[in-house]
Amino acid sequence: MRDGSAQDVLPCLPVMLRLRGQRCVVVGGGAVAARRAASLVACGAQVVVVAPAMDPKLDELLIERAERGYEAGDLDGAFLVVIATDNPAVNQRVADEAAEAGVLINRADNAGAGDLTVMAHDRRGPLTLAVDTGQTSAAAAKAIRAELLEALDDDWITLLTEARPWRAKIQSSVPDDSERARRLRQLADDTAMQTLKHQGVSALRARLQAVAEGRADD
Ligand SMILES: C[C@@]1(CC(=O)O)c2cc3[nH]c(cc4nc(cc5[nH]c(cc(n2)[C@H]1CCC(=O)O)[C@@](C)(CC(=O)O)[C@@H]5CCC(=O)O)C(CC(=O)O)=C4CCC(=O)O)c(CCC(=O)O)c3CC(=O)O
Ligand SMILES: NC(=O)C1=CN([C@@H]2O[C@H](COP(=O)(O)OP(=O)(O)OC[C@H]3O[C@@H](n4cnc5c(N)ncnc54)[C@H](O)[C@@H]3O)[C@@H](O)[C@H]2O)C=CC1
Repeated sequence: MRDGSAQDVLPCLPVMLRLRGQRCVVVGGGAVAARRAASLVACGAQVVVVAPAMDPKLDELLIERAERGYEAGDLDGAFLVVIATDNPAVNQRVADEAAEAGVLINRADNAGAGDLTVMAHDRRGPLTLAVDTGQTSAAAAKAIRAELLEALDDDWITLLTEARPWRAKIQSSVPDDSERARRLRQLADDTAMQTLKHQGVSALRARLQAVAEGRADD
């Protein structure tokens, strides 16, 4: 039962949602709705915002707008709904209809009663850093995210960016499971990192090519 309390003692599974082309409905058009809509658009979702009044920040986004109150049927075909109006009765009605239709729920007014939380996050190349405080403090999540980003060794970003194209090549060209696993591990292992740090990015590229071709033994 998603009542906002039972889940509080249970951990949540952190996941990465692939939203390209998925219909995501945002009910409400205030500051919270604008923030979540921007995050959804950034992931390639097809975003519909339903609200009688829209925050000007929504003007900057590629979204479909329904400038009116929520109506039955608004969730048809939706993968996810963000519930972010300032009217508790409307929020509850949308949550009930979403649960009935099996639509994933993010609730601004009562996160624990929904299916998912949007974490404080930032991206650097292929890397995503995300922080959740278990509904304790969005402000703390934001501050911790900034601290982690500050502490992050930028060489990880270079390493991941350089390693990324080789991954698919190894996946498709090495049929043996353990040899494939060995090469995939070598793509971002300590030797790769030390090569980058001490010999630079050209040496890393040479190392990664050797790894992909099975010419790197250590
Ligand atoms: C549970 C959760 C909702 C969920 O996603 O399910 C939630 C809840 C609440 N937020 C509140 C306030 C604000 N939140 C933000 C910003 C963000 N809030 C986000 C996430 C979450 N917020 C989830 C918690 C994650 C966790 O538990 O760690 C981020 C990460 C993602 C996003 O919102 O898109 C985004 C950071 C963006 C970044 O990283 O830059 C700002 C603006 C700012 O700080 O700039 C304000 C103040 C201004 C304002 O009111 O807007 C309040 C108090 C309401 C009140 O009573 O006044 C509650 C309710 C409560 O704390 O109980
Ligand atoms: N999770 C979070 O980060 C935060 C959550 N909150 C919660 O989220 C709610 C929304 O916060 P804000 O965006 O700041 O509110 P806001 O007051 O700026 O916006 C409320 C929006 O709801 C719309 N709305 C009202 N009735 C509607 C209906 N029947 N159908 C569709 N839309 C309707 C309004 O037109 C307006 O666009 C707050 O009431 C609070 O419960 C508030 C601050 C932060």
